[in-house]
Amino acid sequence: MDKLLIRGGRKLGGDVLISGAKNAALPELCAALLTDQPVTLHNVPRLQDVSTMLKLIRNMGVRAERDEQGTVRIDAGDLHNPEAPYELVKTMRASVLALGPLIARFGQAKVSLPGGCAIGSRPVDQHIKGLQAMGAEIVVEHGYMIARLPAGRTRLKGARILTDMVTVTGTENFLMAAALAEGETLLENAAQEPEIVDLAEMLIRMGAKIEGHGTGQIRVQGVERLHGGEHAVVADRIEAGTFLCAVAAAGGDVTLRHARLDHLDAVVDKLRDAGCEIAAVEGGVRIVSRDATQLKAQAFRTTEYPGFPTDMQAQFMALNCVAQGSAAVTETIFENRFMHVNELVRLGAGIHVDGKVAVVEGGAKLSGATVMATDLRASASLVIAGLVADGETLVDRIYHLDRGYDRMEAKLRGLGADIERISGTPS
Ligand SMILES: CC(=O)N[C@H]1[C@@H](OP(=O)(O)OP(=O)(O)OC[C@H]2O[C@@H](n3ccc(=O)[nH]c3=O)[C@H](O)[C@@H]2O)O[C@H](CO)[C@@H](O)[C@@H]1O
Ligand SMILES: C=C(OP(=O)(O)O)C(=O)O
Repeated sequence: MDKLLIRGGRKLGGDVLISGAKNAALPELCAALLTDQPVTLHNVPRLQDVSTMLKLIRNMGVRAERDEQGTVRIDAGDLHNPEAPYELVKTMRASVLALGPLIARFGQAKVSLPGGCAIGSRPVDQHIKGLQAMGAEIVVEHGYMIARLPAGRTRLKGARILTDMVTVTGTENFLMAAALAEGETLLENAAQEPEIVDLAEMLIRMGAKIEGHGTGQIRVQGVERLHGGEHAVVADRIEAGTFLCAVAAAGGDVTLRHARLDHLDAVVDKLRDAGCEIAAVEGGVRIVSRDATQLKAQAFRTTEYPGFPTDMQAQFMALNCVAQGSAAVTETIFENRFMHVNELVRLGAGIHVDGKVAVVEGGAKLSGATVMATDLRASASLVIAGLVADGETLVDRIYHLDRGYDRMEAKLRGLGADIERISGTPS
């Protein structure tokens, strides 16, 4: 298992290129299953999750090639095995995104239930309920969702879908399914994340008829077939937010190339309130921060977009640990997303958790230690803490980090951080 060794105390400076978003690239790779024509995706990040998704679709009989520039060419013309097996699904929840496209194009799908993960139980009941409303018959047997259309039907039918909560991948599954359904689908309580908008724009390029993406109500007029197309994955707002928190904590002056300030409002507002200077510059976003001891810890509450993203909670918490003052961090999306707290405490942070609220007593002098990554964003928070901690921090189990960050240590090294990957035996 690889580890990251960080020697803290360096300020960061220079330019860093923000990659395409994991949470847009994954549904967009699945959207390519909706057509028998070639689809080209540019700006696809180099991540373990993307490799897993490519493996998953190749296993279905899809041709998918990735080049060094981040372009992936997908041809699902010969897809003959509409199935997502457990061995591939277990490492990546986003595999559930294969369900909507497969049932929409082939009238059948067999997708393993993703199961729980470190941050919560993460059920998929809403996905199943919504696709059933569109006419799919879905049974759960032996750990698989087995979906088919009733005898005599060749297409899903449009429906009004009102989910019990806002669900990002749920909305994406419905969007993709509705694109090929017969008639109109109305998605109420739809997720509004930039990744949903990016997926909708890709589908529209492929011939889908979609309105209202980016709002809570999306209307889709189904079409009989979609054609191939070309699309560039939107910049990763969570990777950008992670670098913003890293610079805020370590201090420095960094420009994030390709980052979109308009996708980061909630995080940027808090960073500005903390005392950082952040501005849109040509082709990106610039942050200037003296160092965390000059900043004020910020209270926040995670909510759906455009609120403060749960995927930024751990990284901002690391910053709060070394900023001045105390701040309450409330996690409302996932029931178990404070796994980083104990590891931050091992580095010297003062944090007390009570249910959904973690109260951070700022002003900690962190000192390096060996810590364990427990999930993707927890790993990033430990890297940020390591950048400001005194001495050496060794972050273990970084396969979590590799799932969703594109060469993070190389990017940080390019900004002047003292960080290296120590390769271990395969996990
Ligand atoms: C690949 C991807 O895009 N992942 C993102 C997506 O995950 P994902 O789409 O899995 O998260 P959801 O938006 O669906 O989850 C929101 C909440 O709804 C619950 N829920 C969801 C669906 C369902 O059928 N039943 C149910 O109870 C979940 O357990 C959670 O408490 O959005 C999350 C919330 O912004 C992010 O943290 C993830 O990075
Ligand atoms: C929770 C996350 O991703 P996933 O839904 O892929 O587990 C994340 O990106 O922080």
